[in-house]
Amino acid sequence: MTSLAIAANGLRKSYGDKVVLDGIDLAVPEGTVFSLLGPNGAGKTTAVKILSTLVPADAGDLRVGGHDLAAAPQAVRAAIGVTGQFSAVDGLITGEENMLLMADLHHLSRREGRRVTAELLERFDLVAAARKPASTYSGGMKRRLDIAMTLVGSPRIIFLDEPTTGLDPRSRHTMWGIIRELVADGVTVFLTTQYLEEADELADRIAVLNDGGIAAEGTAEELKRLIPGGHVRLRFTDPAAYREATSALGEVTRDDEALSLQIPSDGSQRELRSLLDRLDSLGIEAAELTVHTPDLDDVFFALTGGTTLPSQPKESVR
Ligand SMILES: Nc1ncnc2c1ncn2[C@@H]1O[C@H](COP(=O)(O)OP(=O)(O)OP(=O)(O)O)[C@@H](O)[C@H]1O
Repeated sequence: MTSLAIAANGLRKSYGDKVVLDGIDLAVPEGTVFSLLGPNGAGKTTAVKILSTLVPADAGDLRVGGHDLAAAPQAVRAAIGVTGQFSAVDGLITGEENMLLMADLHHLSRREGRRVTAELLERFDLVAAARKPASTYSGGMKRRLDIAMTLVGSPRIIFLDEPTTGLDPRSRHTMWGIIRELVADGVTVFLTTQYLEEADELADRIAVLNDGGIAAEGTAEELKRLIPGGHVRLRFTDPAAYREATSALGEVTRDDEALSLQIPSDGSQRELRSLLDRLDSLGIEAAELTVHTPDLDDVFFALTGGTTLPSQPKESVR
């Protein structure tokens, strides 16, 4: 059996009479990426703060790095690193000075501190900017410095609270590369993110937090299978063909302006063939056919009750 880097049973937290976490269970095996998703205010940051000892839980049996959070918070702190919305970067001093300060906090010798700092600045592509004040860094550079500072203490478990929020696509991909490297080194990553694509890319397991509880948990594929939502979309250029298809196909969702129809379908070859045969036998020709399979966005909206309107469904042409 793999041991768990993070294990929470019955984690509860309220602020006043607002229950934020209503007895949730989490299990993160060592060396894996676990992603906690949820709408704004669902309690993701609260979970990170509790598991990283910054805020006490009201109840729950919580173990991080094999240590009991209530009984041995110091041991937990020694095993973990936290970066995220509450960045530790000091803008007034240089990137290198930030790193050396971190090395001091971890009681590394001067020599060892310099060695680790040089190595990490190199690894995170910050050598050229090392002697400049961190306040002059771009968002992506600050995040890289923040993670580099976290790694000074060689933590085995890292909490990343929305590590790529506000980063451009290139910096986001760089960050994904960094996270993958950490995991390849055996580090466990607990990731919160607003980007479902990010969880899909990186996470071994995903939990969706909603209304104080875990609405669903599993691999991205397992979550996608939980909900219906697969359909075929037919788009027409000829209004007559559109009308004919609408009346012939029965159970469809119409978009009269776009002259397009959505037909529920699992996207299988059998169902597609039967639809195409049907259209052929009626002599109806669609201008375009696209197959839509549920993605994590669909899962998220289905599980979190849709206070936000879904964005346009992503479609793949097959
Ligand atoms: N110190 C606090 N005092 C009172 N309420 C708080 C405190 N910290 C968080 N909350 C409340 O707890 C709830 C969960 O907040 P949290 O920041 O954990 O959510 P989140 O899922 O991380 O949201 P976001 O995606 O917006 O960052 C929110 O309703 C928030 O207002």
